[in-house]
Amino acid sequence: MSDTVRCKSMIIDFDGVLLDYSRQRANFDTLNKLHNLAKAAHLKEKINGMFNGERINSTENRSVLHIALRAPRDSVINSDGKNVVPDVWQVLDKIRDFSERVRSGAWVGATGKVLKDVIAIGIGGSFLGPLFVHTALQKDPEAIEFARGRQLRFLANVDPIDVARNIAGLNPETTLVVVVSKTFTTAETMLNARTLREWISAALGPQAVAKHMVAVSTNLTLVEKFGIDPNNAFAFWDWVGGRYSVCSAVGVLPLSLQYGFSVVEKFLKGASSIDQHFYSAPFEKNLPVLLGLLSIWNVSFLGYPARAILPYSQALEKFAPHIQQVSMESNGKGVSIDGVPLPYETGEIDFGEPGTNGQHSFYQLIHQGRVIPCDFIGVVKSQQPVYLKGEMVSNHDELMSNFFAQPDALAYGKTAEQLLKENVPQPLIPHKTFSGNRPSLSLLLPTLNAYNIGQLLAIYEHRIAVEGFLWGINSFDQWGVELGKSLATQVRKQLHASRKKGEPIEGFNFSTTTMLTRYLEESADVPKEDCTILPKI
Ligand SMILES: O=P(O)(O)OC[C@H]1O[C@H](O)[C@H](O)[C@@H](O)[C@@H]1O
Repeated sequence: MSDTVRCKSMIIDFDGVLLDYSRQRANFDTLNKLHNLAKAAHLKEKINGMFNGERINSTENRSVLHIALRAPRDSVINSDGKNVVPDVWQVLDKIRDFSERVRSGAWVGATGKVLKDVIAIGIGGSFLGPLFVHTALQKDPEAIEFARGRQLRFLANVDPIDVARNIAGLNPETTLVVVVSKTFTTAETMLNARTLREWISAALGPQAVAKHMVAVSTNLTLVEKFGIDPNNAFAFWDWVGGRYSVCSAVGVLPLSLQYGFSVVEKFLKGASSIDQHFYSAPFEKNLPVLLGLLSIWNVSFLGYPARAILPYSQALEKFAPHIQQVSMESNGKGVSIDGVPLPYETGEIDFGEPGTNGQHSFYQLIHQGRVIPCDFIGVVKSQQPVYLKGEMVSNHDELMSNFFAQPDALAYGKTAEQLLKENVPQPLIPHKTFSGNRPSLSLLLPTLNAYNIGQLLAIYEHRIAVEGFLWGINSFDQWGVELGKSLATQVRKQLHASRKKGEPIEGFNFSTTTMLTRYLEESADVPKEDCTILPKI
């Protein structure tokens, strides 16, 4: 069979997105086997279970319905026999209304000024997805028009430097703070929220908080306890996992404040288009399913544990960090969904940077060192085309020349014979040889507007779910993040006791005691009394 026939069968076109997986180390036989594996793992039934609102997140007894967040208004998606779509749209309508009031100046701050700047406080799933979409939209011509005169910033890290970075140059009078936390208990987010509450009340008085702080959460009781008016809280539901929440108020509120609801609605529509495709397309033509199967092939059968996410678009610079959470928090598990230790490893080590930057950094290892399957993501039409008179190609064509060249460099490599023909000196030949046969796949998007960004997000979300379904794990819990949090509670108590009451360090091992001792000794000059000090910026 000719290679063209093989390649043709490995190119899929759906709703403007072109996937070419012909450079994977897979042939028809491999694909057949992977489809058989999908059958054996009941992949179709598991996908249906997700769409039907079954409680597939069994360790938390929750359904997994982020697809409902972007479902058309008239669709029906049930959780426990109740259609959740009207609830979703009630919140979306509330966001549309609120964001329009803020943007038009109908809702103003405590001193009557328009709130043109937004700081979204949140971490993990309450941060990475919205940051990715914001970064992707920031240079989109349509989104730019809607964002004129406005700023959106993200405060995630509990490091006070991140507070300083966020408030630098902003005036509390014109700033709206959105506290985003599914649980409203996350230590970092709550401390940052208390810090910015202080920043606002120190400048404008405590009564200003009601005008300058709103919240997104599933825990509306805690939102109210914090002092935010429940009318200014935007709900979501426990059937939305944190890392799958960018299409809920978590992303939609800050993004609508910045770009207007109409732009964000297009993003939801793009994601919804992929949802329909994922649910109904035959597996042979199903983008997320094929991508998931190939990931399993690479990780579990070929033994390549990492994946490089390489968007040839600077606008997608926060895509890899977002996918790191979606993928690694979902699939980095040690037991099956039934709690049985797994005889194989799950999850992928995801990393990435936009091309061409990555080419000048870690591509050396990918070309001649370890085998890392690569996702090349390209865009046909640049958000910001640049043409220079006298140049051979446009700046975007220059970028894309690399997008097209790199997969072939990985696939074909360069042999000693070729190098000899080029008169490369013998001692250099081993150094200049490229083994080739290194797998990659290419995704080509027509443009990078809100709709395409939604498509890209949903393709990866579902791909990762497919992998989890095939590995037989629960991709929707994250117990592995808990232990470190509880140990930090013990350290926090110790730091308080030692600093305020001079109590000795107790209950830690030798190494931690040594480190803590040094830390306390060298920072003995911090204020002893209870006081408030905000960054001097
Ligand atoms: O939205 P929150 O409840 O504040 O949670 C924020 C993040 O914290 C946790 O540690 C989880 O690992 C993440 O999945 C979650 O997105």
